[in-house]
Amino acid sequence: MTGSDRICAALDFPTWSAAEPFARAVAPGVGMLKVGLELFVAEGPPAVRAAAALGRPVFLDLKLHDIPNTVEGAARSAARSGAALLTVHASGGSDMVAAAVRGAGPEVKVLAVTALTSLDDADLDEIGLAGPAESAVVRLARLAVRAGARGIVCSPQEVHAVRAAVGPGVLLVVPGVRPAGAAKGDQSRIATPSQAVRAGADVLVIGRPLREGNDPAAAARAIAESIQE
Ligand SMILES: O=c1ccn([C@@H]2O[C@H](COP(=O)(O)O)[C@@H](O)[C@H]2O)c(=O)[nH]1
Repeated sequence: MTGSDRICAALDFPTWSAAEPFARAVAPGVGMLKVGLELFVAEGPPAVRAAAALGRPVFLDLKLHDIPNTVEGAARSAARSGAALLTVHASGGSDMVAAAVRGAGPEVKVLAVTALTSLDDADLDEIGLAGPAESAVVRLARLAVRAGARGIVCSPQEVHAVRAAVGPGVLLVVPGVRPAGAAKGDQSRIATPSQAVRAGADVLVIGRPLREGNDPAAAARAIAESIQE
């Protein structure tokens, strides 16, 4: 896998017309494009199709979390949009993750989000996940993989422990990635791209560090070079 294949660019924009110039600029230098809540709520499945038309697999990051029957239906609908990957929250439980996998069908990889990378230990304590983030993340990752998830979303700080817990066949997708000197923003559990890859990440989800400069293609190239093995 090349460095650029490992980068997933987050299209966190309010409309497709705002996202399109960025998406066109970065698509040749990344392995995947991510449509998240902001763009999907505004534009729906046409945003997934428009992103897919740029020739990269689309990761639909909806972080579904509801009763199993509802999540199964939502995953079925998401699969019709042409997304290649779809997220659900592992904390929805085994039955919910299994329902998402059924709904998504064989063509769409369901990834389970363990603990949002914006949460620090105090936040996790507040929501009842006391202890180091790593214990909760590994527990949720195991649960999700047993329920059929084909990938796990975790921070770069837990990726090594998650890999050890779930083995080599599970896709580890890692947001909370910040090149040295980049602003942290609302992310808490972060590391640099090369630290994340060395710890075992397969795919790095990167948004603001690509979007906030004036040359997103050059920013993607610099990150790709920093993780080229
Ligand atoms: O735990 C999670 C799960 C998903 N995300 C998403 O990744 C990107 C990160 O964007 P940055 O601008 O690089 O912080 C964003 O789309 C999130 O929705 C996450 O950050 N953490």
